[in-house]
Amino acid sequence: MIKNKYDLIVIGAGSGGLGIALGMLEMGFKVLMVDKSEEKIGGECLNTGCVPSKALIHVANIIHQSTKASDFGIKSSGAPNIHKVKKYIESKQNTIRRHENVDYFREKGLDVVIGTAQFSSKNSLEINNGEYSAKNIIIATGSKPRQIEIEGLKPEITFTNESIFEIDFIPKNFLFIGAGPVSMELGQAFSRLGSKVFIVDRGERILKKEDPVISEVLFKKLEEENITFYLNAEVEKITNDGLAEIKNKQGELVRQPIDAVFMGIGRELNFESLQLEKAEIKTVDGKIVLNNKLQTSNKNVFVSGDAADNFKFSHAAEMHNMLLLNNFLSPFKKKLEKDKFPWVTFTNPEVATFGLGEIQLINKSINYERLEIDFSENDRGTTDDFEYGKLLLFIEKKMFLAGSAKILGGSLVAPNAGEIAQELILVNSAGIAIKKIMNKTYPYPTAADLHKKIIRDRMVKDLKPWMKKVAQMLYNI
Ligand SMILES: Cc1cc2nc3c(=O)[nH]c(=O)nc-3n(C[C@H](O)[C@H](O)[C@H](O)COP(=O)(O)OP(=O)(O)OC[C@H]3O[C@@H](n4cnc5c(N)ncnc54)[C@H](O)[C@@H]3O)c2cc1C
Ligand SMILES: NC(=O)c1ccc[n+]([C@@H]2O[C@H](COP(=O)([O-])OP(=O)(O)OC[C@H]3O[C@@H](n4cnc5c(N)ncnc54)[C@H](O)[C@@H]3O)[C@@H](O)[C@H]2O)c1
Repeated sequence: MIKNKYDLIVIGAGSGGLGIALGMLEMGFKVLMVDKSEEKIGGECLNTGCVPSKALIHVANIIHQSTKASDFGIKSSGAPNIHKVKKYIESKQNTIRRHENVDYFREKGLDVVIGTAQFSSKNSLEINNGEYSAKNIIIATGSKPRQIEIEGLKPEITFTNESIFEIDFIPKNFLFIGAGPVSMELGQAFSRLGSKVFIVDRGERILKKEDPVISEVLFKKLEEENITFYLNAEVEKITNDGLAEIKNKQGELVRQPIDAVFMGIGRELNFESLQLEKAEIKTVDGKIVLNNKLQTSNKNVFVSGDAADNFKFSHAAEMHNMLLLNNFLSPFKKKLEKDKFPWVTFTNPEVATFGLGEIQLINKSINYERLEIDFSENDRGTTDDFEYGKLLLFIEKKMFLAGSAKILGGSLVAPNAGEIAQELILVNSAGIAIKKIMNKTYPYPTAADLHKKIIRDRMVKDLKPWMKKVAQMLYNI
């Protein structure tokens, strides 16, 4: 057995592994990255997550827009060709693979081993019968889709995000289980490709991590697009004649014909193959015990990405990697900051959320004010037909007119909400006071102008009669 000594070994070449491996390489360290196969390089995001889903959504939106053109006298005809849709998705993945592949990384000086890693001691791993050791090791092994067994459900018509981008037909009746971001994005996309989509969730509303007023706006838009929801419900079984039996909490039963079933019911961690006990890494209920610096009970082993089990997003992995890089290289150690985290659900309209939500604010006993405004108060919302959109902000409860209050969190539901929200995300993460928004001139007509309007409207409410009198006196001098 050969012993290879590294400064850092990273297990997993997804969003969690790539950033830290390349960051440390750039700083001149000897780094090894391991993944199970060459096809897995780029991880879930590139292969079965963010990239193919966003490419699919792009195609579905074009098809949807083409149907809208008939309102203005242009008629489109024909049915989407799934093979052409898949070709588009693959071409976009291949473009990104140009800078996410084994040869590219090796040329850059990164050592890459293809194989399954398992710990053999506190600072070493066994991969393909070889032994590799390092000062520090990062576990970036991701997560996988949770699945449940349903009586009568045939595997050949059951999909998760790991298989859906290989589908070679557009299901006529497509049942989605779970109403989280995965099913919302993919359910709407398939509906726009022509499937009749049914979504079943055992909870009482869609996107349960969002504020109810925000998820309600999306819910109504999706219902308008002919997506059928069964909430507070579960799929009991699939009958021999291909009907899904869906039962709600009141015991009412509905039977729906189905041609395909998608499971978007959350994620699972699986560390079994890693043999964590050999490295003295503690777990509780299948999760790795971590401190606020993403460090395990073995002080030389850290976790990044979905495996850390806090936020499961590609940019959460980036946040983890920034923290790890800082803490490896700087004497000023940082802790994981969860209170300013943003995310976007790429439905149409999109949902963008950042910072603290109302439940967190209450739990933290923070004095806040809740402000809401609709895009009917924004001229771009009117010209571009999204007056139904909504902006929700949580702002420090302070004297508004002073302008020193800070935005603690918020949410937006509107087309392109992910882009519109960027300045709010900056204001929140950098702790910028609301007067900076008031002092900014927003080009007309932009959707982000609503950020200024919501604050201005609230400031005006604080105007006292004596203030108006002083203003009038000054004017008349
Ligand atoms: C449909 C869908 C859409 C999504 N869209 C978005 C989005 O738009 N924006 C966003 O921010 N997030 C999105 N996400 C979430 C995002 O994809 C994940 O949070 C992210 O990819 C996780 O990265 P990771 O590196 O932690 O894990 P992964 O990308 O899963 O990488 C883990 C890697 O570790 C390897 N591995 C595991 N065990 C071993 C071992 N023992 N030895 C060697 N290698 C091993 C695996 O092969 C894998 O390549 C989406 C997820 C889904 C399912
Ligand atoms: N745009 C993005 O950034 C994006 C997109 C997709 C996924 N993601 C990431 O992936 C993660 C996983 O997403 P997800 O949608 O799979 O999970 P989720 O946990 O967010 O939602 C799962 C839903 O399934 C429901 N559910 C669970 N078991 C059920 C059952 N037996 N019957 C009916 N309903 C059931 C739950 O009530 C919940 O509403 C997200 O939390 C997010 O971090 C991000």
